[in-house]
Amino acid sequence: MRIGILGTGAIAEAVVRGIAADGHEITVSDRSATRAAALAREVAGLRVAPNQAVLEAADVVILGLVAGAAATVLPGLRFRPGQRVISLMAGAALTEVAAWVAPARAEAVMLPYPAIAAGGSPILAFGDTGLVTALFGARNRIFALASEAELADFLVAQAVLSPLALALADTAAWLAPRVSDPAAAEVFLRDLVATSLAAGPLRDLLTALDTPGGYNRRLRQHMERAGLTGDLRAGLDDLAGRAPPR
Ligand SMILES: NC(=O)C1=CN([C@@H]2O[C@H](COP(=O)(O)OP(=O)(O)OC[C@H]3O[C@@H](n4cnc5c(N)ncnc54)[C@H](OP(=O)(O)O)[C@@H]3O)[C@@H](O)[C@H]2O)C=CC1
Ligand SMILES: O=C(O)[C@@H]1CCC=N1
Repeated sequence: MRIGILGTGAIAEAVVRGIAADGHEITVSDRSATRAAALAREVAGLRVAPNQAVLEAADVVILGLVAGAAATVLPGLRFRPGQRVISLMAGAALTEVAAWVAPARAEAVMLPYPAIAAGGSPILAFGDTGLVTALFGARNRIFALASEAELADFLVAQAVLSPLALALADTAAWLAPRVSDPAAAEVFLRDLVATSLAAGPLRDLLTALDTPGGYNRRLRQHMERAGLTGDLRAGLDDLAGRAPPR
């Protein structure tokens, strides 16, 4: 396929890497010049061009802008009938994207994660998810959602990833200076969490980690007493009650 990417940011880079070996003709916008140039060096045949030239060279357009920029940038560009658009933008409804890219067809909103670069990532998708599945389904798991409301709730819930990653980074920083191989601290913790979460349901894991007097149980109870679970719920409710900033 001839694929154009508008907004060559962090997630667009991961998406490009995830399909780099699939034989597509990829053009990315020149705005994040350093990142775009690095992709051009590493991905065979990838071209870098101004926004409008990206659209001229593409039948499938992937939007990797932040929604606030998209609202001003996209209406000034010329999309064409028959172009198929996938938006990566959290906080821009599919109907809104459809208005910005007309007369092209806004097919789906897709929320990928940095892990899409290597494959094996979950992907949230809403709309007509056929194109998303064709491009990314072989290497990743697509979670097709039934409505914008469902997408909005998943968007709130997925935000737990960043505080979880921060808790792990803080723990690795606590461990590293105490041990003989500091580099092993973060690698161990990432492995521990990734394999434990992949093994099965969270409730089973929590039960297995509930050894009386055990380290896991004592730290969990400390965090519960400190208000962690209440804070988390309040944070989720707060996100759910506010529109993202534009
Ligand atoms: N990061 C993530 O894990 C995920 C992000 N998303 C969504 O992807 C989108 C981008 O996020 P992220 O990659 O993190 O953000 P970045 O800030 O890394 O990327 C935004 C990109 O948009 C570019 N840009 C800004 N203005 C223009 C313009 N006028 N023309 C062309 N490009 C422009 C920026 O270029 P410049 O640097 O030159 O300003 C930058 O390359 C957001 O909508 C976010 O919700 C979705 C899922 C996951
Ligand atoms: O706003 C978000 O949470 C999306 C997904 C990760 C980064 N951006």
